[in-house]
Amino acid sequence: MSSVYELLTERISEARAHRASVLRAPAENAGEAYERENTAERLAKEIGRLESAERGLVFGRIDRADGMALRIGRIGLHTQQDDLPLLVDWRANAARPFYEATPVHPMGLRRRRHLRLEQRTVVSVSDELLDGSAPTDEDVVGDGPLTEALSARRTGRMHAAVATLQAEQDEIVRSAHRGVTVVQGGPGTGKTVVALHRAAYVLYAFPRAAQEGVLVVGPNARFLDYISQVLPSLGENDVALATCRELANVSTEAVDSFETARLKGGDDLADALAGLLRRHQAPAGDFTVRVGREAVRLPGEEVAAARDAAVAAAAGHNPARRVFKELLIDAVTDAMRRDMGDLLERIDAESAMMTGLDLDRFTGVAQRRTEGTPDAGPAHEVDLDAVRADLLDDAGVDRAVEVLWPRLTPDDLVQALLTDADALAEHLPRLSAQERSLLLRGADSPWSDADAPLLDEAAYLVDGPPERTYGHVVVDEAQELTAMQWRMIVRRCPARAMTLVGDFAQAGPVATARDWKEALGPHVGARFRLHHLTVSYRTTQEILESVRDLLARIAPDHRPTRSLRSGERPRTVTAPVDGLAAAVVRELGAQSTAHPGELLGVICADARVGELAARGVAHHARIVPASEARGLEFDGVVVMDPEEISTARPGGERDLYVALTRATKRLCTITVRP
Ligand SMILES: Nc1ncnc2c1ncn2[C@@H]1O[C@H](COP(=O)(O)OP(=O)(O)OP(=O)(O)O)[C@@H](O)[C@H]1O
Repeated sequence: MSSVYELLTERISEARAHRASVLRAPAENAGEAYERENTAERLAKEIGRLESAERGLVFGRIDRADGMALRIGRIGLHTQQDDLPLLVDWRANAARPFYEATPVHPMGLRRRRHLRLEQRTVVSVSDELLDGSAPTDEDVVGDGPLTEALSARRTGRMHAAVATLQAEQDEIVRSAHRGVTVVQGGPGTGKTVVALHRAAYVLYAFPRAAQEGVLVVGPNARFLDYISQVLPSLGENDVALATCRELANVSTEAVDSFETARLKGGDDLADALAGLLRRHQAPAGDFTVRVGREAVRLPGEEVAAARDAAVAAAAGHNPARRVFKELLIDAVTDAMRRDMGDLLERIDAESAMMTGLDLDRFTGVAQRRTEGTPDAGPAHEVDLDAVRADLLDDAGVDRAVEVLWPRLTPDDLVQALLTDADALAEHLPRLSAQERSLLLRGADSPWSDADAPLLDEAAYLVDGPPERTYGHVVVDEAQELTAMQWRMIVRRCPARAMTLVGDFAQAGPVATARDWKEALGPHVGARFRLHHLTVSYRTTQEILESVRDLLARIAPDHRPTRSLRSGERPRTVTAPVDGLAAAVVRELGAQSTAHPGELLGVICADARVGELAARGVAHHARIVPASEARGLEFDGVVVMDPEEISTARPGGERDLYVALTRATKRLCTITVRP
């Protein structure tokens, strides 16, 4: 092991020395200074990558039947002298048998070894013999590392599962499919694990996507915090983690009712915003502008033609406005040219009559267009290019254009829809009057999370596609997304290369789709690969059995998940309605005494959080409102008043299903005593 760590240390010091010398080197000019900054930044990232791989650097080894052995680790390390790497990156093809070999298909392996390191010392070893040979003194066949990983205490932060990825998970992580990969699986089947390891694999195996960046989208800040360590511990510090609100870059203070949030999530809002915007794009009428002493008028058809061409030529209302203005000015100068032509023809005819000469023979049309300002001299001396340039800068023209095609901000557009009952009625005819009244807002109200995708849609309509896009996008808890949120995510992934994981049985009340087809149809049709995960690594068999009836009610067509683990049977404690919080405190006290050091969570209806906090529950456990429990896990979970959770908001039974499946060891439910 020491040779691997020595090489890592050497690589880190080399990179540090290189960076220091780059920073010391004088830059002759701005170009060189820029180059120097870039190199220094790249080296800083490389140092970060090497340093963060240090913990648990090596976790596996495979011994082939022919005697060749490879060590598997978080990153790859090579020496210059040796052909074989000292350490193989877990994502490399050579590491594949570590994850995929089974006694039935040993893939040429004799032995698979799992190692656990603390600091730089091996603290446990566990071997599996795959070719049917008998163990020798060198083999340590014992309890599997998966069992060890699963029974470890939870810390409140997710850890990488790189050493113990299971075959059905690994197949998805390592898939060569570059389009849309969808993973459906029950609670605790490792969807988040797969999503994050997939992100790391994409960075390693698809350089183009890596260059364009990888984005991981999660449902809320609590969840992002929970998963935030995983990718850095795999040596990947460059993945962007964000919620939809953060992507839209909107600060939100208001909270919508679930009904309102759900309505705002429907994609007819996108049509409504687009329809309303068209009202601000030269809807009708002609255009008149003063050029010098003359007024030039363009008829409605010409204005409409300029509008259609502008919309086709530029993405976004404001960029298209520039094109529209230029096209209008072109049309104005064309009209002037035509008028001038008529005038000159009249002059030609009159002078020919008077003098018997053909003026064209002397001057030629081109020569008539000599230098001159629009309002100086007779029309045949006007330089139309100069007129055009002047008109582009002319404040009067801009004012006239502004009437037909006003500059807008995304806020203007959303406000124009949501603060105006008539606009709502006109553009959302399919909603009932009562539904529309839920959408109506005051002009000064703060924005809500459900407004963020509307503002993002409006930004797209008004200013064009987002500047920052990604080569691959990973979405966790994807069942939660509304149609409007899907639109904003897909906009950020022009290549449509995505990994989407979720469980529709756990969908919250705001989700607008019932299954993957409905969610993805508008964006990729049926072009996605669906995988199922079937084994739960969190929830015990006893807990899964206790929620079986609930699952059959909320998602009759979902296959039940099986668990690798068994544990205590879930318990129910009853208490009088005004004694529920006290019962929670007692239960937590008992659990923390009996199992010191374990991570406990209390999940309650959102409205109860304050009451539990006031009783000091946070000393023993994390208090989690049911609406934010998705994706989280604890050693022990106390669910307070399941009835209240399941009736607190629409689809509350799914919230309850989420709450009841968060424990790795112990579940206690506190219910009202009848
Ligand atoms: N291959 C594995 N090795 C070790 N631990 C694993 C493995 N797969 C999953 N786990 C553990 O099982 C737990 C559940 O995994 P994860 O959170 O990814 O499941 P999930 O399907 O996303 O759950 P949910 O549906 O509740 O969001 C986590 O603690 C995770 O670390």
